[in-house]
Amino acid sequence: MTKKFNFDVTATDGRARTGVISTPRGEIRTPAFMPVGTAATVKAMLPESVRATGADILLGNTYHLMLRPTAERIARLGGLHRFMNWDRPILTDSGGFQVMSLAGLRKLTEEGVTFKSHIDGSRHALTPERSMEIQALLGSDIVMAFDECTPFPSDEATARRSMELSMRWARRSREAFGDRPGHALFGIQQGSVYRDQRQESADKLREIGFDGYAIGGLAVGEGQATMFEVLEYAPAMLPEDRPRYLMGVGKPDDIVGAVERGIDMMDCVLPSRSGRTGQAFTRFGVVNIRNARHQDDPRPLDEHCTCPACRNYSRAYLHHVNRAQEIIASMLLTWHNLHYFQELMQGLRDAIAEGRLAAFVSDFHARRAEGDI
Ligand SMILES: O=c1[nH]cnc2c(CCNCC3CCCCC3)c3[nH]c(NCc4cccs4)nc3cc12
Repeated sequence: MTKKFNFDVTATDGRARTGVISTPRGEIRTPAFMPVGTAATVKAMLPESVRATGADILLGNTYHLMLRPTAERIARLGGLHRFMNWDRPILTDSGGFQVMSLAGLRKLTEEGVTFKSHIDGSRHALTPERSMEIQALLGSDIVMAFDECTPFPSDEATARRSMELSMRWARRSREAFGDRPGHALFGIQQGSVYRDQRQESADKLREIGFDGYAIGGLAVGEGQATMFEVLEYAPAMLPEDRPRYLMGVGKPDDIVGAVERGIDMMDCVLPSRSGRTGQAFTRFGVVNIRNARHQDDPRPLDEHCTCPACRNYSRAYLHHVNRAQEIIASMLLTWHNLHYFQELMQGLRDAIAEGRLAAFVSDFHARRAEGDI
């Protein structure tokens, strides 16, 4: 096993790349989709099942874990990998994004953010330094800088103030992270939808120096067309020999479009969260299993799919257990969706390696009906 953190691009097709991120805890095949393990669990899944879907890396959640059971307790118990029985790479977010969307009574200053826990109302502070400390206590392999996700829409002046704050926090994150061989620190580009600000942010991050670079401030309501407009230029502003991580993306067609534009890593709650609501992603589009039309259907969700839900159960059964709110409903649809997302990533990696990404993408779009099927 390598003791270092490395990224090797093994093939390109247009702006798309496929490669491998080597870490002391294992390799990550890119482009990679990272399932979200919010409170030290990928909901409704055992770790070995998550691995069976093809995931090489999971996301851990600083905001939830710092509140409960606390990072110090997880450290005392041997770190997050041991705690949640996942011995492969973990990327943890900085906590900043979720404070803004989940916590109460937030106060944002140059120092950082103070807030009230949504669990018990206790008061907490997150700063770049505290975020680095928490992520180190958790033992994550890839640490995210503490940033502010600029809301959308923001006027140019607001976006600039936000980006410049995030860049000052990026430098403080870098300094607090220190030198931790085998661990990586990723910076996060901001600048909203303003090309000059995206360039300034990228230049600042490059000057500070990171092991990987995330594109933040997208998938926050701007819509796919606007997101793709920014992705026409933003990835190339970042060092090409380092992983590029598009945060919070996304639906399958968002993922395909992002990979075509040079993105290597993505995370999204969609496959797991929508699985729990009865939404199944298939190569033909989305199946809402709660719909009455499935109640007598003996066919699997997707006859081409090899996941346990599609191999062993009918749509009628999945409809029934979902309507009855049985726990197995969440298990089977989550497993299916994560399997589908990982199969999509494998298809993209193979297509890029074989120089046939354009054909893969047109086939991907041709198969999919709009709306529910
Ligand atoms: O600039 C950003 N900085 C930091 N984080 C961002 C995130 C969170 C990424 N997933 C974290 C996970 C950590 C573990 C728990 C789950 C999240 C984003 N998510 C989205 N869109 C998806 C969105 C999700 C919710 C509202 S928009 N845009 C994002 C932009 C930023």
